[in-house]
Amino acid sequence: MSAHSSSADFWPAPSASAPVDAAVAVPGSKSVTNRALVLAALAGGPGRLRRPLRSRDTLLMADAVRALGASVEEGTDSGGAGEFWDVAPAGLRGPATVDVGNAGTVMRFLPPLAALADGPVRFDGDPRSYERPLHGVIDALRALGARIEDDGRGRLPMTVHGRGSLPGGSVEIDASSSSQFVSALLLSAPRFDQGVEVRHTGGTLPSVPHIRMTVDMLRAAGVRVEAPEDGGEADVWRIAPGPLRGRDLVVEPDLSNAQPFLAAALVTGGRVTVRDWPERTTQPGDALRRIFTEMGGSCELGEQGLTFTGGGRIRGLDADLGDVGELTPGIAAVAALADSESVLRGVGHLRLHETDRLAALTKEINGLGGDVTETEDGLRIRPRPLHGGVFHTYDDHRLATAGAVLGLAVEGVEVENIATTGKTMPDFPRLWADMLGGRTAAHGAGPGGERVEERA
Ligand SMILES: O=C(O)C1=C[C@@H](OP(=O)(O)O)[C@@H](O)[C@H](O)C1
Ligand SMILES: C=C(OP(=O)(O)O)C(=O)O
Repeated sequence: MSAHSSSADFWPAPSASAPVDAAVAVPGSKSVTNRALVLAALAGGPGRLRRPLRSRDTLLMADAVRALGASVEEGTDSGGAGEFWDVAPAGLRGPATVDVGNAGTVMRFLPPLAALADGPVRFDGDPRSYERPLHGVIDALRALGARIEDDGRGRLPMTVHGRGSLPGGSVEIDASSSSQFVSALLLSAPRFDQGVEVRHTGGTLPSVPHIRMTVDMLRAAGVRVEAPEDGGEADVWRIAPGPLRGRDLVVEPDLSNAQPFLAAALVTGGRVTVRDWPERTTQPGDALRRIFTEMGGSCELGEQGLTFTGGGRIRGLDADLGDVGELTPGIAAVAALADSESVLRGVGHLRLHETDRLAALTKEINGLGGDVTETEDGLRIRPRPLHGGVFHTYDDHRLATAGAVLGLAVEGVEVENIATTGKTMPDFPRLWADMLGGRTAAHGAGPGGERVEERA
């Protein structure tokens, strides 16, 4: 857990006096947007991202691919279809500097691209980025022929000395601390001379759906991929060298950022529709349909999107969340309000995320009167009556949204530095207020008795 944010602002988390009833349009997926930017920068022709996520992590990625020579131009569709980003790839070049902020996707996905540039690329970021593991990417790139200068610890800051091409070939990595090591190597591999064969050799691999997302998006760009899920060898991926197609794609809503809104339906016994929920997706957030149903609600995927209805009672959860680690803070918040104990397993690697999420959740939920203990690979959460207080967020967007969920049910919760949601959802406070306002919309009248329009 890193030091508290210096930002001393506290956001009074609104409590819900009645069940929520609202429809929400959540912004685009961080994981899809940042993969699409990387693939577009490597492509043989122009690409368009429609409804990209515009947040700190994705703006850092857009700036990073610009620094390496691609152009990314923002535009708005006059027909009302929303924002788009046009990406024109160009020869990858150095010298350049990349600010990774605290974005795992930028610090892991960009070094392989930098190895293909024709000059040095310096990587730096937030203090926390120095603590997050990068050795899997650094060691693998060296084994594949890259020259990288770091401080010998396999962490940031570092310089990748690109030579215009990379031999590629076979490599073994231990990606048990982050699936992003695997995704990083696969994304740029079509442009390595020999492509790549990546073999994961360590403990359990986390966030496997995110690797499937990488494979899916590579295939959609015309790349030949062999992956374990197609009957291939377990924990081995092969990418054939070859050109990538520039694509015109619509970015799905971020289903992990839909989590607090769905949680609001569960916690208040209300109903929330998340618009444009994809019928088929590799996003781990899709698992919320199953997880939150198990915790006490029901959901229906229809033309309007996914409607989740809370059942009025929240059950504890005993589950391995290794595949869906980024959902853990939101699940922990709901679990603290349940009527039975929860055991969340398989998420030891969360200690290396934006902050040590297991320590942060334990300390902050307990600070409100909860009873959370850390286990070796997760959390044990025994529900207790909670009281108000400050919920610290450690520059972690998912801590901030977890605090907001708790605040719905507990009077007097103040979330420190709510602006930290800007890492992936800058509009969170407005979307949250709109959702709570939506309750009156469903009843047909606003606070003063006036008619309130249902939002589109
Ligand atoms: O590839 C991706 O887009 C991501 C992979 C996961 O990382 P880890 O495997 O490090 O957990 C996830 O937690 C992160 O939010 C996004
Ligand atoms: C772990 C996360 O982010 P990052 O991409 O920085 O790893 C997250 O968004 O929950």
